[in-house]
Amino acid sequence: MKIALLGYGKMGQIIEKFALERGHEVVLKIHDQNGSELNKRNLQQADVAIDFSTPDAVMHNIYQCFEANVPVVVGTTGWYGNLQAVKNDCMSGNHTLLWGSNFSIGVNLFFHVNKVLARLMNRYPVYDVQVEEIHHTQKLDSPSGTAITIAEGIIENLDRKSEWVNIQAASEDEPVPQAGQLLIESLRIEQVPGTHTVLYSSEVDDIEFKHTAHSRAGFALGAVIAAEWLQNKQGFYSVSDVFEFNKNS
Ligand SMILES: NC(=O)C1=CN([C@@H]2O[C@H](COP(=O)(O)OP(=O)(O)OC[C@H]3O[C@@H](n4cnc5c(N)ncnc54)[C@H](O)[C@@H]3O)[C@@H](O)[C@H]2O)C=CC1
Ligand SMILES: O=C(O)C1=N[C@H](C(=O)O)C[C@H](O)C1
Repeated sequence: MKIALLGYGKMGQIIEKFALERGHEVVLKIHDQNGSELNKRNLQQADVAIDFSTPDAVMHNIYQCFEANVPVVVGTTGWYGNLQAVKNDCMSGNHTLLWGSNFSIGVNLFFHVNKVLARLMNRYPVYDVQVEEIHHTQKLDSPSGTAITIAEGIIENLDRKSEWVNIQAASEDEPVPQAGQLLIESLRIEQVPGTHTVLYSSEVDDIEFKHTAHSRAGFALGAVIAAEWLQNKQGFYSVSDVFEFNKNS
């Protein structure tokens, strides 16, 4: 496949490495210094675009891909308030987009088991639940996209939670979650690629369900696999369509 990389930072560069190893070609690399090269003619050199850019850039990039009619895999986080509008435009314009808050197979397994565990916890109201995410200090968005997907998986399946609220760890004057609110605590520590924990706590014990990324390799490989999966497809997809854990369990 010929790939356009929209965003050539920490993730874009590792994605390039996996893409080349798997026999693909990178025909376009867009970053903050060459944004004017993101045009219809250049994009149409590619079979697929992979966007790991910034929350500010991603919407423009998505609509450039729609305009050029080039399928796009979106790994960038921090834009999910626009997800429904993008889905509508994708479907009505017969475009192709696949998005995911986290492309690693481990986290996608985690997403699935998180939902099963949340459903089970309806029977055990003695447990309260919260989500914690830890990332490197350059991260622009908070909470992480992965933490939002985890929280939504809990809210869909656990009757006693109906919305999430975010606090920055160690900050003062943050709201204490009310009944029905699921707390997502965000912590920023140098060099951490991404750690997510779901914590169920009762009077007598804690149950911790945790995913720790050791590097960005899992995210990057998953994004290339998703781009391969998207070949010859049309429509609006998420990474859960690629891994399909829901089908047989
Ligand atoms: N879904 C997933 O599995 C993962 C998602 N991410 C998300 O991917 C995004 C990128 O992460 P990193 O590579 O760590 O960030 P980074 O800051 O290292 O790289 C961002 C890149 O975007 C470029 N950029 C800035 N403006 C741009 C524009 N207008 N068009 C294209 N590129 C532009 C920057 O020059 C830089 O090359 C973040 O939103 C992050 O949360 C990160 C890891 C995994
Ligand atoms: O910014 C990051 O680094 C990451 N972002 C994604 C997120 O917001 O969940 C995925 C991963 O945790 C790394």
